[in-house]
Parts: sequence; C-alpha cells; structure tokens
Amino acid sequence: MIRVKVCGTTSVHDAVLAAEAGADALGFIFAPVSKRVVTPQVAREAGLGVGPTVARVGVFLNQGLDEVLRLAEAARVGSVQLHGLLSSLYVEQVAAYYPVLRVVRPAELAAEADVWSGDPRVTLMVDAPEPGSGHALDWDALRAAFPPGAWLAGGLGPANVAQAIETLEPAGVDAVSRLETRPGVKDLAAVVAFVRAARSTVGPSYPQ
Ligand SMILES: O=C(O)c1ccccc1N[C@@H]1O[C@H](COP(=O)(O)O)[C@@H](O)[C@H]1O
Repeated sequence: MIRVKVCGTTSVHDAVLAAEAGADALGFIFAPVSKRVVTPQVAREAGLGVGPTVARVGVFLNQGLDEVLRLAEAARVGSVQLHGLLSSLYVEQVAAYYPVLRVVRPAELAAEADVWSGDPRVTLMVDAPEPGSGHALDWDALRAAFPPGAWLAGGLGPANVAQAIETLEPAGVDAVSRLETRPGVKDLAAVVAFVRAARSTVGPSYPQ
C-alpha cells in the first residue's frame, strides 16, 4: 500500500489533524532556512500526540552530522530525511543511527540509485531541485529511471497525487506546500483530500 507523508508540521494541532486524516508519516523540518522550521520540543510533543502508529521523520538540509543527530534525538523522530549536497560517507554515518530517506534531484537519481541499491537503511526520495517550492516534476520523463521502492515528492497535492502514483508507482508520497493555508499552517481540507486521493490508487505493483 502506498505510504503518505505530510511534511512541514509545526504544531501539535496540525500533527493530530494529519494523523486523523490518515497520514502514515509526519515530517518535521529542522532546516533553519525553512519557512516551516519547528523546534524539537514541539516535534516531540506532536509525536506524543499522535500515538505509536504514525511515523515521525526529521527533515534536514545540508546540516552537520552532530546537529542532525542532536535534533533527531531531542525530537524523538524515528527516521531522518536528508536533502542537499551530501557525500555517501555522510549518509552512511547518519544511517548508522536512523533509517534515512535520501532526497535526490532527478539528475542525481541514477547515480544515487546505484550507490544505495539493496541497502535497507537508505530509501531514495525524488524531489524537485528546490525543496518545499511546490514545483512538480516531469513524471513521464522520470519513468524509466524511477527505482522500485523510491518515494516521490515535489509539488504533489490533492489534484495531482493520483496521477503521479499511477505514472511512477512510488512506495510513498510526500507533500507540504500544496497542503497549507500559509507556510507552516496546514489546510485540513487539502490534507484530507491528499490522503484520500493517494489512497484511491492501487499502489505499487511490485512486492514491498
Ligand atoms: O518545505 C521546506 O521548507 C523544506 C525545507 C528544507 C528541506 C525540505 C523542505 N521540504 C520538503 O520539500 C519536499 C516537497 O515539498 P513541496 O510539496 O514541493 O512543497 C518535501 O519532501 C518536504 O519534506
């Protein structure tokens, strides 16, 4: 079944709404440059508010290893999502502590898929070059290179997520900017519609 992640959660209130809407995972952005940055304390409280079945993911952009591990621990997230220009060694070091969603641009996909193929600690997520911008990718152009088991992000929302899933059969989808009334504040109707639209698809045809 397709996994649905709602990213950019900045309050306990929005975390609970997304969980009740059926999200499998919530993303908490710890990149200081983001308009959706959240403190580890709020992320931790939000995690306690949604119960044990909703995964919590810490999201980072070009941040040092110590900072990633410190914030992830303080927030009690279960996995981390790594954006940016990062060496394989760095990703390995983080993966020694947390399962990693390694975010790559379409141009980097083939090389990164080679590096991480068969490594259960690292799952690829394909996103637009500027994370959190709401720009959708050209899914048809990605079709040949999209690896089984990879996740998809980039400009996904209620109106296009089903089409994206049907085209690429990702293992999971992730969105933020099309699910907001303003940066960092969730639009409940959009979150509900996004989860529903993603679930309306049949999901990946390969074994998970
Ligand atoms: O949204 C942000 O501000 C952000 C900042 C730093 C790293 C990641 C960020 N968001 C991620 O962007 C993608 C897709 O966003 P969108 O749906 O296209 O707006 C998603 O993976 C977010 O986790």
